[in-house]
Order: sequence, then C-alpha cells, then structure tokens
Amino acid sequence: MGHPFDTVKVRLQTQNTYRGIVDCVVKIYRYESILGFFKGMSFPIASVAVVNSILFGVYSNTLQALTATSHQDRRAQLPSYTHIFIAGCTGGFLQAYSLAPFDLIKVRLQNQTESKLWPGSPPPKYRGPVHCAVTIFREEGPRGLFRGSGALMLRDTPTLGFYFVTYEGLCHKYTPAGQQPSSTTVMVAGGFAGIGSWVTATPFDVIKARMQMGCVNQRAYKGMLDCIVTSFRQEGLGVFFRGFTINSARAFPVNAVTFLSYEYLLRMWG
Ligand SMILES: C[N+](C)(C)CCCC[C@H](N)C(=O)O
Repeated sequence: MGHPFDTVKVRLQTQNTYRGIVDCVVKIYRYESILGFFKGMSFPIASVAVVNSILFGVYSNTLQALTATSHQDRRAQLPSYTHIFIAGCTGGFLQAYSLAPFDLIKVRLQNQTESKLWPGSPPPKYRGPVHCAVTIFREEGPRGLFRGSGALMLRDTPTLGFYFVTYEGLCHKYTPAGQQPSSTTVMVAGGFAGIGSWVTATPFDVIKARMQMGCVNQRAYKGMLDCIVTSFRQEGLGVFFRGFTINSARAFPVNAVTFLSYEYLLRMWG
C-alpha cells in the first residue's frame, strides 16, 4: 500500500524534473503507467519482515535489559523515556545497516524513468533487483552496496528513539491505568509516531537518497557534507523537506498497521 507513495517521494527528492506531487504522479502515470509506481517493490517486500524484526526485537530486548521488566509488566509501569529512547536508538542503529543494501536497490530502481510503453525508448540500466545488486557490486565494489548507509544511520538512530517515545507516550496517555491499549489507540499512536519521526528524519532522508544515487543521474558527491552543502546552495533550505507531505500520507497507515501487528503478535505469543 505504501510503496506507490514512496516512489513519488524518492523521485521528488532526487530528480529536479517534477514541479510537485501532482506533476510527478501525472508524469509517472502517463509515461510509465500504473506499474511505474511499483518499481523496486520486490526487495522491500522480501526484506521488510527481517528488517522490522531486527528493529522491534532489538528495541524490546534492550528495554528488557535496561529495565528488567517484560513487555506486559511495562504496560503497568511505563519505563522512563530515557530508557525507551536508548532502546529505540539501539534498534534504529542496527536496523539501518540491515536495511541499507535493500534500500539502495529500491531507490535505484524507483528512479528509473524508462518505460516499456514507448517503443524506441532506451532500456533501463538495471533489469531487476538481482541484476541491480550484481551491477552495483561489479561497478562500485562491495562497499558500493552500502552507499548512503552513513546518512541512513544518522536518519534512523535518533529518529527511531523519538518514534518509540511518541508511541509509548501516546499509548500510555490514552489508556486507562492497568489496562491494555485498545486497537484504535495502538493504531493512532503508531500513525502519529510514524509521522512525528519523519519530521526529524526527512532532512537526512533527502541526503541519503541523493548519496545513494551516486553518479547515476547527477554528479557524484564527494561525501555527505558536500551533498548537504551543494543541495542547500543550489536549492535552498526547502530541499531538506522534499517529499515530507507525501511521505506522511504513507507513514500514518503503514505505522498504524506495523504497531497493531507488533502488539497483536506479542499478546498472542508473549
Ligand atoms: C524513524 N524513521 C522516520 C526513519 C522511520 C520510522 C518509521 C519506519 C517505517 N518502516 C516507515 O517506513 O514509516
């Protein structure tokens, strides 16, 4: 559900040919058909379970180590926000590196504007996710598969701390003492945690996407600082918030469902 929105976000962040969300949606639909929005989706689908289990598993276990309480006990007595933040950051740090290669391939495929609909248009550079991975490995070396991972780590470490603080805080505030949060509370708290954390994550998300594109559709940046300074000089402060609106529309339902599944599965098996 979220992927088509994600494709529009990535294009707005890395390509300067679109004037805004509507222009981008219309152009993708016109030149690449509905399928254009689904480019690069197979790797995220294959990896989302592993990446999220690392994030939520490390978060829960770190919190357990810090507070010596189980998930259920923590409902009765909310741990301190500092502990929640540290556990979220730890989960974010580790998930960033497991996500990096999958995210890189997703971004490269999402940015291929070539269309099968138009006869005579050149074939895309990458024929699919595996071909993309092999080509990056061959052309840019094994480290090439982790291009942009520094920015991804900076994006995810503190913001996933805020993510869990917002989620646990909202759940706690809207649940009567001694009870489990209702499904609606979990979904609304999860949705707001998603949007809230993207407020602070978007600047590094833009830098990450630009670094990941490397020399594919623009000049290669010398490093993260060069990418930040060049983007700012050429496009102004607004560049760091590109894609935020469309990403928020994606983040609310995605994170509502993520937290609902997390709570539901823990209650079933916890
Ligand atoms: C912390 N940060 C904002 C980077 C991500 C938080 C939400 C993660 C979720 N998988 C999503 O795609 O929305």
